[in-house]
Amino acid sequence: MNSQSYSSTEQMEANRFRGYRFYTETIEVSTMSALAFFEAGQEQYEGKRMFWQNREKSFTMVGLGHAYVLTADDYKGRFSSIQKDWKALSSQLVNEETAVQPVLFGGFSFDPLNDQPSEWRNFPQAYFAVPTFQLIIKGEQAYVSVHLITKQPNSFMDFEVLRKERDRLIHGAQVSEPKVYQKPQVSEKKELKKDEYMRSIGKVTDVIRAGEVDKVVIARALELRFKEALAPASALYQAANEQPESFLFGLEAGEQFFFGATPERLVKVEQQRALSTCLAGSTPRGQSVEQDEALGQALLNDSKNRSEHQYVVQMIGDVFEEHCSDPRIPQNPKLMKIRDIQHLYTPVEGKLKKGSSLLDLVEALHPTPALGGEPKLQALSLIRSYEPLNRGYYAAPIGWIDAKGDGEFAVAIRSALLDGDKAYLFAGGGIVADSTPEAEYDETWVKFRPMLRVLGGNLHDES
Ligand SMILES: C=C(O[C@@H]1C=C(C(=O)O)C=C[C@H]1O)C(=O)O
Ligand SMILES: [Mg+2]
Repeated sequence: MNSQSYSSTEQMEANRFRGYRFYTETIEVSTMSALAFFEAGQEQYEGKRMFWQNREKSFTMVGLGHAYVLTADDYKGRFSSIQKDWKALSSQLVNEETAVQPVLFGGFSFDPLNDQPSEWRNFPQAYFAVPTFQLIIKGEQAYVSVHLITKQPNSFMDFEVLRKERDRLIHGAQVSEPKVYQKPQVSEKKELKKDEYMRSIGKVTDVIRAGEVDKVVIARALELRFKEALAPASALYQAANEQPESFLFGLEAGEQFFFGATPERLVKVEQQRALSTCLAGSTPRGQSVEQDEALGQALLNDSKNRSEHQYVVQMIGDVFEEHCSDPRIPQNPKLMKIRDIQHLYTPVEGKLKKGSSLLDLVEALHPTPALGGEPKLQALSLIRSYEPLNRGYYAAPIGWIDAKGDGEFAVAIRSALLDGDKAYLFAGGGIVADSTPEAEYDETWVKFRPMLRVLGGNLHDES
């Protein structure tokens, strides 16, 4: 193993995975559709599947089945508990693969202290899994790995069974007819607690104007009901078509499926290089080139949006100053233009200091003022008091980490929770001193658009 990521004190700590063996075998395969591989696992692994594709489309991961599940429910230690368990578990790796690493994929809830009624019945405060079958597509190359984590001393037979199953899955994915899914048919669309949402913005702006906090992000939810239950593969298919310029993620927990197409990176670490994204401040796309440019310029010059953005840059910058040497934080934001919306955008990078890790950065960053507020703890407590919602995994870190400690987490916005014939969609916005409930309400409709397109609900201006 890579000795750098395992400090000696941690190795001396009792390893709760002592006695386990972590077998892995990777083969290179002809590249295939990631979605077809996801579908090939439908019968055997439904409820235990994962999907990830980065924004650049240079890295795609599909997981089928659970070789091991790591969860955490305590509110304080969930990041470090996942980190410790993953280090301990991956130190039991029997053989070291070079082409790709075993990946732990999953996410955290937004706020474990939120005690409002929740639709997220299958999602613990942290929920991660090492897939039994892991497809990784990196550029032109595709790899399928089998993972077996067991206490049985002689698992040769088990592994043989898994190899056969792996070949069946690969074959299924490669020869299956590419599926074309129809858009789901929505029978009902409900705005949940709209009045409470509008009032909460009023209350939060009062607190901000009184000088108690600078920024608080307030969100709301829509509920869609479909004529027929919607398959996760169909949701991913629509998301890939409709939102090609975003991270795509999907996480099954039994019959519930959380998925989304988010433009926002929380943090990526690759060989000690750390990258994050400050994304806050929004305006719609224009109908014409001229209108689009005018809207973009107005966004760049708008003091309310610039202040929403600046709190994020300041905070992410501070975290990078602490955890990275040589942090680079540009002076001014650029525009990020995606299909339905334009945002103010500042990329931040640095070199991870010795002793700091990807999950340390996730913990330090989450939530940034793009989804929480400034100062963080006061903002979280105001969200708890005023926002009429349990965010579950919305706006929370979703992503992966490999056995060497590299990985990437996105901020799970532009997302929905699928639950049989229902879906819950979430969107929010950064409230600052000069926010108004009406403008924030309109902004959330723009942010609902990606998932409304995917799920077949009318966009607000079409309804
Ligand atoms: C809260 C959301 O998005 C965040 C809030 C933004 C804003 O208020 O301008 C912009 C980008 C995101 O960081 C969302 O999409 O639900
Ligand atoms: Mg905003």
